[in-house]
Amino acid sequence: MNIAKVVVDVPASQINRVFDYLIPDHLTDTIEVGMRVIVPFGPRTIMGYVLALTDHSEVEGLKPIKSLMDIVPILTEELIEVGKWLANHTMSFYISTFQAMLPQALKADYHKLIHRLTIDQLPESLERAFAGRDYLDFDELEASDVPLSQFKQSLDDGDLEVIYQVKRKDNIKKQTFVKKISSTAQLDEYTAHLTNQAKKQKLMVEFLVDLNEPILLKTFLTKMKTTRQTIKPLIDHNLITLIEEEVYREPYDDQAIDRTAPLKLKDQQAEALTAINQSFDQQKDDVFVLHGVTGSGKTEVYLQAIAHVMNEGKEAIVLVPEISLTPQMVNRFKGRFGSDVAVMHSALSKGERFDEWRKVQRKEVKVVVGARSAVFAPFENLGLIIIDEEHEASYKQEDHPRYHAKDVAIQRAKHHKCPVILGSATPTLETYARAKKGVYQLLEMPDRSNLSEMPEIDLVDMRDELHAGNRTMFSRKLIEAIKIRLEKQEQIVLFLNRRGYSTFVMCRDCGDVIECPDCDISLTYHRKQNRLKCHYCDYHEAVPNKCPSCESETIRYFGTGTQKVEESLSQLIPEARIIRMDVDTTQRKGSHERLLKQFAKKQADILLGTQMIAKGLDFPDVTLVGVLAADSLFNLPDFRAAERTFQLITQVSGRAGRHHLTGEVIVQSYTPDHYSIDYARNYDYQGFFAKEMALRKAFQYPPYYYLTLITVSHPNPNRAQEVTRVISQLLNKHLSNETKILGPTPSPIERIKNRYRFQCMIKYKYEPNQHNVLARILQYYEDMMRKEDLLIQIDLQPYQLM
Ligand SMILES: Nc1ncnc2c1ncn2[C@@H]1O[C@H](COP(=O)(O)OP(=O)(O)OP(=O)(O)O)[C@@H](O)[C@H]1O
Ligand SMILES: [Zn+2]
Ligand SMILES: [Zn+2]
Repeated sequence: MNIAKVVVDVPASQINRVFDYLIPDHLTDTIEVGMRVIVPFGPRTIMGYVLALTDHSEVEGLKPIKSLMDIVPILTEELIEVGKWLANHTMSFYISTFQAMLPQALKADYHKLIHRLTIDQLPESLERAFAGRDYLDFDELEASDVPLSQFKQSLDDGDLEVIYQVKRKDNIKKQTFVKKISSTAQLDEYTAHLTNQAKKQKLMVEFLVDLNEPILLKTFLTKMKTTRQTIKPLIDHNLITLIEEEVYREPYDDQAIDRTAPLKLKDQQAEALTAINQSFDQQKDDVFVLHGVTGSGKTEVYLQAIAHVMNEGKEAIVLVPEISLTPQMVNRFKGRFGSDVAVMHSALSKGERFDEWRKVQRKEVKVVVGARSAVFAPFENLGLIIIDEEHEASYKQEDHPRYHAKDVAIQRAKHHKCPVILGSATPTLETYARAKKGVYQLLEMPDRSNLSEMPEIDLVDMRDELHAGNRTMFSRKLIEAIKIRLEKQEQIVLFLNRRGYSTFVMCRDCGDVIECPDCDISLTYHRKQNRLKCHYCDYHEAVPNKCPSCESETIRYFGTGTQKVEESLSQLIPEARIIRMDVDTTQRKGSHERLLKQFAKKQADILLGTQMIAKGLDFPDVTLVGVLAADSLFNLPDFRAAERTFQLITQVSGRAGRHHLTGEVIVQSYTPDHYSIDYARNYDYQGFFAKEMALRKAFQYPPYYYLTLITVSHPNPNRAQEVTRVISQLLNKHLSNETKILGPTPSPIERIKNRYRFQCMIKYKYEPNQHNVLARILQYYEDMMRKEDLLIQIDLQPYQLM
């Protein structure tokens, strides 16, 4: 094989295919499918992935590969197939898809350098820029006063050349170790020649006698209370040597985590486990929907299913939503399987993530627990894929490639002939409908594992509060309940849904709301920095003293941000110790963990937060959960609003009374009659499912219909609208008659970063032609997208309709 088929690192549709390269002789024995290579591409040098090796090519005059970036493949053959499928399935570029499958650290960095080829005098400005050096950074040249024409002339004259460098980012951490290379006899002899003053030397030798494995130099020096200087004689006498060894950046201290043994399963758990194990044993690619109420012990089923798979020498992937990947969750898996577990999520540093990924690649672990992208863990003997809280929207990636982890999991399971578990107390309608139809296998766990009742959910109509003169955001009932918990020294979780409600600034005289100048969205007030910020772009400004439109000084803050809730709560109940968890208090690495630990240690009474606290938390002393504004999702343009509200109330309620103490939930709402709140309150998933399915059918939404959202954006609103109109027409013409095309309409957020946005939506039941038609449309607009800053985004199965 002397030809490699390579996908190169240029995300553009004309380049979205494989290119053939010659394999130079010195690489023929080492090159393998799935490795990264450095190749010439036009005038540049770029990174690429080898997808196949072959003997002949249709193309003449092939260029050779410059070098290899890997010594072992980083993409398995299976993942290459998954990548190709995924790129087609989501209409993304191959290169973007492969990069999404790998850790950040494996991306390439590019550098452009100018190399001086002549020793003769260059034009003056160039001489000044080079300042006696042979190489010059291209950035430096651009910042200098060298005229572009001058630079081009010197290039043409052959006095300069441009060099493209590919830099790797995957730096492997190395550390220095002390290694003993002498026998005890040799050590003894050395001590015999020491003077009495050489106490440190004697001490070190004593230590070395018992040393069997290399020890970290740093540890050695600390132990011996000495410096690097004093070990020099030992090295000079060939008693020890210093070696550099590769080490992992370990984000978790496995030793510090208590190991757990499997629990004796309750009947409902045992039944579920048997079905899953059987499917695994028979090498079936079944998809199980594990529908278990909060606290039913789903995690224990996962753990024992994984143990079964590991016993047969196979591997498992567990996906959990980013925000619930708390130390508590990690400990449950590490507690059972110790260092057989790698953890992958975005709170880890790039280096840590790379190291966790390498543990998988080197087959040093059997289990991966991670957020969405962990579904691509490069295991080769997969036996099980678990998606916990499968209803979470974060399993869908919102930029290229716009994939859903569930689809990838099912695709990989087909290849490995292994089962998938989709676990949730509130499965999505799509998932549950498939389970009812028998496409997926349904496993029900209706009881809590401690057999306690689900906590009582009380509804408070906030309109009544207002009528009774209570203008705070806390009902009298909730305040009363909080005070009782404080007396009993029990804990409280307060949940505020932040999407939909936030603090904006409004003028009381003219009603003007201060908006982002670049996006059609109001600015959010951030107390700590005393600034107004845009949540869609980086814009921020100081809080004005006067209304920008009428100059009145009656500027006020509205809405209920978590900061404001915290303040008014402190006023109402000054003795309460509150921990607030939201994007502001959890930005720094580790702060999420720290806050939860404080709460676990009962250093606070109330945990107040956003989505972040809705899932996965398990604190024995939490007996009261409050939902401050249950309906805040309804004012979003989203057909899933009712479903999300139902999920949220159910999940949050699940945090109360999980252990021996009974729990209570208080839900405050301005629309307490809404069916989603009513069903959630009665823990009636089946009732909600039936009602919501009927509505989805009537309004032609998933799971009865599929959706595709096309968003067009352009600096000029007319242009954006016009393109959307043409696209709608094309779709109408080329798709089947049963398919509906809605739009063009302005997007719910009409402008982001000064780009105007229009959308059209395809609603269809069966449309085998859709991919082709969309691909042709993209092709048609390709030139315009490049030349005039036009952007067309296609989202198959959209979750964010904004
Ligand atoms: N068979 C069992 N025997 C005793 N205790 C159990 C058993 N199974 C689970 N538990 C305990 O019950 C509690 C709830 O279990 P777990 O957290 O696994 O539930 P879950 O279904 O994952 O809940 P959620 O959806 O709320 O996250 C845990 O404290 C767990 O240790
Ligand atoms: Zn903005
Ligand atoms: Zn005003």
